[in-house]
Amino acid sequence: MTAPDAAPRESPLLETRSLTRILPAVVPVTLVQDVSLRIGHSEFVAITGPSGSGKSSLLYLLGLLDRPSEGEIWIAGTETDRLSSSELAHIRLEKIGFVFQFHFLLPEFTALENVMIPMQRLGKLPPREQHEHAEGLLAGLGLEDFLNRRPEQLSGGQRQRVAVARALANSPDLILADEPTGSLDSVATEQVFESLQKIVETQQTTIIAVTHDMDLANRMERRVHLVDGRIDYDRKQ
Ligand SMILES: Nc1ncnc2c1ncn2[C@@H]1O[C@H](COP(=O)(O)OP(=O)(O)OP(=O)(O)O)[C@@H](O)[C@H]1O
Repeated sequence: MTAPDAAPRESPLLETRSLTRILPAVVPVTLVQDVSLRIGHSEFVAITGPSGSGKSSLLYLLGLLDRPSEGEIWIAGTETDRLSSSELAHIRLEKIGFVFQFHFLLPEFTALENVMIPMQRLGKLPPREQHEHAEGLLAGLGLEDFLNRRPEQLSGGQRQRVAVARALANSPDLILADEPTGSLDSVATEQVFESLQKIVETQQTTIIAVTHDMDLANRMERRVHLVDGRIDYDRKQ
């Protein structure tokens, strides 16, 4: 008999089981092979590996932007394989924030408006609260004096911090970042990295970041190293 107070085994935030992605072609291309990972809340994980080792492909799978050929992706205990594209889009909007190497901010909108866009799409907060939340997120990233600037009026590091604020807009459990500092100089890299670190420390958010920057990778808590689409090692550091 099970003890009545036995705690149920908690689902990890993200779990993959034997994830494989093969591009069908005359000669099929294996992007990701047999990747099994369990990632919890408040983790800061680097994905590293040589060029072409499948880092971005894995991140796209984890972000439900691409579908696996084989294997499973579980998000907060939900298996995603049988979900419709609109259900996947909803999970992405509500639970996952994305930061890419290039900020992809909308040029005609201000920093504040860019950060409000995901909140408008989700539609959970009334407009006044969206505005206040966006202001708070930008202030938290040191951008309180730049709320009404458009992307072209900001430095590269400031733009990328606006992109981080936008990724945080709907309070996601998970942020996926593909080379978030790849286009930045060393000062801006440090600012963006410290912003990410603060998010992991002060919120329950998990960040998984692809990076070529070994100094940054070594400062993250866990490193998943890929070679030829497979996990070469996965270690806490
Ligand atoms: N659409 C595609 N068609 C053919 N091959 C592809 C395609 N997309 C990716 N690949 C190949 O799949 C492999 C993995 O690519 P991916 O971009 O995931 O690697 P990566 O580790 O992120 O590389 P990098 O560090 O250079 O960005 C590479 O060999 C790449 O050339």
